[in-house]
Amino acid sequence: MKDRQIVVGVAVVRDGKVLAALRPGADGGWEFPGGKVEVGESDEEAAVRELREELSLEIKLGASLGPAQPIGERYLLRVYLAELLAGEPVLHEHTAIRWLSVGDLKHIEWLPADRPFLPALHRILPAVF
Ligand SMILES: Nc1nc2c([nH]c(=O)n2[C@H]2C[C@H](O)[C@@H](COP(=O)(O)OP(=O)(O)OP(=O)(O)O)O2)c(=O)[nH]1
Repeated sequence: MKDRQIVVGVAVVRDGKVLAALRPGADGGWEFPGGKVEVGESDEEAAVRELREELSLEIKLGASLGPAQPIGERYLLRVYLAELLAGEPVLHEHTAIRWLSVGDLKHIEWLPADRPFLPALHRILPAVF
């Protein structure tokens, strides 16, 4: 797995709810906003850049939500909690967003690589930010 490119997903939390975003297209689905970590970037730098580009949000990255998960054969997904510092989401790439409470987490169709992170989020969400 050493040659896989890292993708960071960002679980932005506000008022006990987490932001999920709908990726359009044939292989689309609900995901944590974020994207590929470029050469020379830290996970946090990539997360901050992607959240600005995709949703016009300013975030502070927090704890990891668990071990990285493979996405197909080329990528590895890491998901982190994040605090929302400023902004209201503006959809530059996604077709919809939802702020989900714990009870809503299982009611949307997450991309497969995201699903292993949901139990940790379920445990943590009521206690953060
Ligand atoms: N951002 C994000 N991508 C995810 C998640 N789950 C998942 O399987 N993916 C997949 C979808 C894409 O194939 C890939 C991420 O690519 P991306 O299109 O977001 O990356 P990027 O913004 O850097 O895009 P690009 O410049 O390469 O076009 O990872 C997730 O929770 N967040």
